[in-house]
Amino acid sequence: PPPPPSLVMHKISDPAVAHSALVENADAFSNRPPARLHVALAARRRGQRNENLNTLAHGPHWRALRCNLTAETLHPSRLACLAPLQREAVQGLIAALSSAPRGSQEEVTELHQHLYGAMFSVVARLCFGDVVDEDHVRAMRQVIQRFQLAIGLVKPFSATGSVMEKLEEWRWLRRLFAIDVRLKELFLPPIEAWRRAVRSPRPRDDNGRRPYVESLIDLRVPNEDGGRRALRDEEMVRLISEFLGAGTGTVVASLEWALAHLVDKPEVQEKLRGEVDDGVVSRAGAGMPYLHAVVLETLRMHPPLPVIPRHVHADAVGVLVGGMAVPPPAGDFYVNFSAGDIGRDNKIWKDPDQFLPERFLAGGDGEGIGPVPGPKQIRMMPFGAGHRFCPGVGMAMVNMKCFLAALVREFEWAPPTGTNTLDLTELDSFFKVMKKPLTARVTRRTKSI
Ligand code: HEM
Repeated sequence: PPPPPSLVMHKISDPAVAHSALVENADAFSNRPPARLHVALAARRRGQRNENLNTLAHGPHWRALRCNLTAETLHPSRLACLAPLQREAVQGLIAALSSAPRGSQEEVTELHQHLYGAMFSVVARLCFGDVVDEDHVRAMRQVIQRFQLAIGLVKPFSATGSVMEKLEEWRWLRRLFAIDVRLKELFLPPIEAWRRAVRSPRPRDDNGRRPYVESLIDLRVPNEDGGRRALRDEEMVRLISEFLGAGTGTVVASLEWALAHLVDKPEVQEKLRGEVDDGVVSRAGAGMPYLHAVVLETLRMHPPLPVIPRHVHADAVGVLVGGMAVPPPAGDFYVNFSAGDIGRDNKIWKDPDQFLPERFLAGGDGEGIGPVPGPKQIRMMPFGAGHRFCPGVGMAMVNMKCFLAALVREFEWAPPTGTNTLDLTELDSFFKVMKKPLTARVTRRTKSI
């Protein structure tokens, strides 16, 4: 058998090499390194792996899951159903952020938690419909946040770990196993409730929404013997955890960064307010071009997933020539394509460390650039590129814009009392979040949304 892949993680920051690999040679660059948690869990369960979309190997099983998610839940026609959920969540968020009368100032701490709670309620209802009550949703949110925190503590691959490192890894896995038990406790009852409902005449909700869980119950994936099979309970728990976690954590991290830059640059905030006071939020740039530009600029500077990992087969190594700092090993190996470095590459971007949304407007160095790279070049890739690019890009953009527009329309944002500058240092965790979570002074405007 071929030797196992080298465990060293190589890094690629050259946009031309990333384009050549992820876009021009997408078939050869569509596998990820194995997820350590799934491997460890499988070892406990006599080898049965329950993967999610992100960790599955590129192939028919992955394709079935990805088509299902894209067509049934994230398709633009389905996203129109989000509006009432977003409206409710935004109203709850505004009430939670401020109880002061209009026109008076208030200090908002724990902004991240408020944003997370509101965004999670949208994503959870898209996933389960309205069958889970508020307490259940809160419990789900807490366990998903614990899961993301724990995953963020994983250390890089180490082939020759010391005893201390092995002990640390064992503790980390033990913590994740406990979270895994809790995920099942919380997710299996609503999955079962939907299964029962699906067997009886279909419960359609009035808004035409089809919860993700329902599509997973109906789905048949390719079987090992060439047939088709339903998903196992544990696979569904994995996929739902992924949906809730990816759909919330990334968007909330980006929203917090966007608000931090608006606090830091009052002139950008004012310009944005001028636009959102009158416009209507849309998925693409039309309607509110400056809002679109603010979101893109945030994602360029702070892609919440700054590295995009791939498993590279030995025969595809030629594609990476010139992009690797050290010579590649002889067999298969792993690579991180750096969305973080590419977004701040000074050969592509003028003043890359400056927050300048105008660059995405006519005449700017980002004019015409969208959230996902086109076929010709990569200039930023916060949602990845190639076959595995993020299927949630549409939902992410519309949720970010809707929340940001409402928060800027309803409040004026300023640095916390006693400070004039914000600490914009990044923390390396599962998602790239602010090292010092954003606290701000908000003034509820006299004009209401
Ligand atoms: C600001 C928001 C978001 C960002 C920046 C983001 C970023 C990413 C990135 C960089 C990848 C890896 C892409 C690659 O390997 O080429 C990814 C994959 C993925 N994302 Fe997102 N994401 C966001 C929101 C969402 C949302 C809202 C969902 C769905 C609810 C979602 C679901 C997924 C899934 C399922 C994958 C795995 C896709 C696959 O392997 O085929 N993401 N995302």
